[in-house]
Amino acid sequence: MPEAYVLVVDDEPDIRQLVSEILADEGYEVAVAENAAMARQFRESRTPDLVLLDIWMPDEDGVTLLSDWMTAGNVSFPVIMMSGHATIETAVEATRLGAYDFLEKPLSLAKLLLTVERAMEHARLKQENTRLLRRVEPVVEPIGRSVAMERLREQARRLAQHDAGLLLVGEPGSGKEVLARYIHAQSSRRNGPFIDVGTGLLAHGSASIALFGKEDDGVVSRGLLEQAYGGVLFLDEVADMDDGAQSRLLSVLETQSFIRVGGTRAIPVDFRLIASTRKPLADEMRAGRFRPELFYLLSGLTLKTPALREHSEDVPELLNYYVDYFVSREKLPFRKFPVPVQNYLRHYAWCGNLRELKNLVQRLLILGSGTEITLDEVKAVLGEQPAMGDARSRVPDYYEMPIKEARDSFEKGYLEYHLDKFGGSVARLSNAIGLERTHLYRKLNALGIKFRDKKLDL
Ligand SMILES: Nc1ncnc2c1ncn2[C@@H]1O[C@H](COP(=O)(O)OP(=O)(O)OP(=O)(O)O)[C@@H](O)[C@H]1O
Repeated sequence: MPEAYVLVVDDEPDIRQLVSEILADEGYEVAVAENAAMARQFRESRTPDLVLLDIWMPDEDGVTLLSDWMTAGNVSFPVIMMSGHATIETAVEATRLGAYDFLEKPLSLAKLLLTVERAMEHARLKQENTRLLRRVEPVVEPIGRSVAMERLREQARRLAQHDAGLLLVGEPGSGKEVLARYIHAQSSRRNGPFIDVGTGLLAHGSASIALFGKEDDGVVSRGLLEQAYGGVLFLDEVADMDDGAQSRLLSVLETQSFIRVGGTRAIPVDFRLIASTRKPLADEMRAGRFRPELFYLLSGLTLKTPALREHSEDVPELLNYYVDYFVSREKLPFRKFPVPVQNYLRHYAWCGNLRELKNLVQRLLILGSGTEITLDEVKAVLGEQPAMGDARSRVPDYYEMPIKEARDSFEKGYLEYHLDKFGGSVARLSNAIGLERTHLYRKLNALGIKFRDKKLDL
């Protein structure tokens, strides 16, 4: 761990020297400032882990400096006030402003060290608490400290300032939808809705009502395009749209309006379009499967989500994130990934990207026992899938089975994968994979797959 960095602010040279020597002996890194102006400069150039602040100083007193820091916000470090002749009121005022504690001069060195240690521990617990709270929330911003993820978030924040259509390209499960939501949350449309439209829906003729709404004898029901007014319309997997759906979408984008089913009046749209694709759209266009006009409208601004194997240094952080996530949200027992297991997983191919990692953690917490997760367990749950180098040289396990079992095994994996992708919704799954809903229910039951359904879960 890096040494904690303490800033000592006092106008008396003897106190500065004494306190800094004692703290340095204890292993702290210390900087000293002789007045408030210097303290401000130090704080600007590097945030301290703790500040010892004298109350009485000739130019500007410590309470004023503390008050300024607190008003500006973002004071992540504890502040311990020191004074030889402060009144009770001053001490109370400093505590009210947010000082951690108060030390009287002449300083007792034992008390000084104890108070500093306690303050550091308090700050550490506070940070840990904030970190845990952040982790239990659903993913609201792409996680990962790698250069690739830093760059992605930075580009996303920049693109959030524009209103032009945006195309997110990336492998399945690499976080395109999370990124789209992040961009929405950073944009001026953040208070507007985020409407997620599976393209399976667009391809489905009977879903026009869901998309465009309906007018019947003066009774109006608003479709998703209208619901997206003032916000973002997210089109998942645009490359999967059939020609009819492409032409409907193109017409909406070109005219910036549409007509409700059964209606006659053009209704204006106002949304930012964010589309996602796992297939290179240019290839789809060249192959004649994607309309060039739509391609040019969609691909003006493009952002790529990296595959997990391209930022594998984030794997340990993601594993820990999802352990905390499932422990707190699903009350699963806590288990830990020892470093050798983390290292193994850093070199794993992650064909299903973040979705695969999340599922792996969940399964290990459900299936396993014991605080430490072992390498053998991980390999068993991964089905001994290949590590990065030999990804193509292996065939799936079901290749070795009789054809009926192989088909069931494939269908089960395939349906579970897509069901998870659509949050367990059979309606969306049916649209996306083009299997009629009644038939799909039968299949899910026959394969013993659990599902949920909603009335209009598009
Ligand atoms: N940066 C991230 N950190 C942690 N989890 C993430 C991150 N990005 C996405 N996830 C999680 O990974 C899963 C897949 O993410 P998401 O649905 O955004 O991917 P996608 O690329 O849109 O997938 P698909 O193309 O299959 O629809 C989700 O459970 C999501 O919460």
